[in-house]
Amino acid sequence: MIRIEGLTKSYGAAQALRGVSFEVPRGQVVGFLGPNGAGKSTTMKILAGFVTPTSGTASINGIDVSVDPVASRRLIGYLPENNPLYEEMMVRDFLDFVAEVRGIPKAKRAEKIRSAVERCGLRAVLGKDIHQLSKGYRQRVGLAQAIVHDPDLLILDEPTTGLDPNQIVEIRSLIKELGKEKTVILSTHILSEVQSTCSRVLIINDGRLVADDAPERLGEREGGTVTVVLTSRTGASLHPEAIRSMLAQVAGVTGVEQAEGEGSGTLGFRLRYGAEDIRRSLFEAAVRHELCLLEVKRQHVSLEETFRKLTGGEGPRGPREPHVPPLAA
Ligand SMILES: Nc1ncnc2c1ncn2[C@@H]1O[C@H](COP(=O)(O)OP(=O)(O)OP(=O)(O)O)[C@@H](O)[C@H]1O
Repeated sequence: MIRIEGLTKSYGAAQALRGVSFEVPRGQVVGFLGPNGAGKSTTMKILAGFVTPTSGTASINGIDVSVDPVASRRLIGYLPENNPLYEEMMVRDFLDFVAEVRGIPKAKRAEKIRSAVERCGLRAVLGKDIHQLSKGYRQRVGLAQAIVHDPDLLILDEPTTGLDPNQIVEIRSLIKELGKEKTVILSTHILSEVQSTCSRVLIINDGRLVADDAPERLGEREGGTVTVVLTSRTGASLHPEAIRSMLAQVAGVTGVEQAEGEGSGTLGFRLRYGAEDIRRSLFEAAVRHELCLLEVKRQHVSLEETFRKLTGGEGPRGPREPHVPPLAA
């Protein structure tokens, strides 16, 4: 549905995009994640046909957005950052106006608007002026204007920014509903939003794509820790230093530190690992050394820590302590 190839964009001396390429098949809900100034809005504006790229191409259903912006805009619904609306208009009149601008024939307009109003839960506020609405309802109006012409693709730029927690939950569930029928690409600073709403996450940093995976697989790829509690199978006494160096040699282990055991005759260790799953090698090593593993607990690096690692420092909501404790190697 979306194909982006080698996209670059310069605003004078500022280079917003430095060669971004990705594809999105029909039906996916994709989260576009990145720190401030990473290039998320620029990519979305190019897709929506509001900004022309410096080089590279963006196409929707095979239509190049720079070559035929009128045709490509018909396929998309766009909710820009900050959701600009005509404040003085009544919700009903605003949607009618958008439907007309979108070229929906008069005979079909009422039905299309009714459908958008139902899906976005706007019936109760149709007679209100937009400036009278809460932020949550304004965002619903923004979504309704984006879907009124029933586009295949929704481009939503930070759709939940500025909303209170209840409104965030409402808008997210609305996006999830819309995602059942439409391809959605949404940008956000909120990691939990990606985890709860999206089947795929693209992380952009400094104008470059640095990750593209399912949210749950991103953490796996970065590794994590395995905590083990072990004891001797033969009743022999355990030597912590000897066991620590044995564990350090297990394939895929990148660090070992001693942790809590489980009472006398047991020892605990925390192992750090990278991309490789170390559990099989760990069991084999335990058998070879006549050890019994009483507990094996694996914890992936969190999406938040992956984000920090890939984007060089702070989490999207400011600095936080790393999720995985440091290990004395
Ligand atoms: N119209 C413009 N003129 C000059 N520079 C711009 C313009 N729009 C964006 N930029 C710059 O391009 C870079 C990417 O901006 P963009 O808005 O795409 O980032 P973003 O990831 O959406 O950030 P945010 O999360 O803060 O909205 C930034 O350095 C920004 O300052």
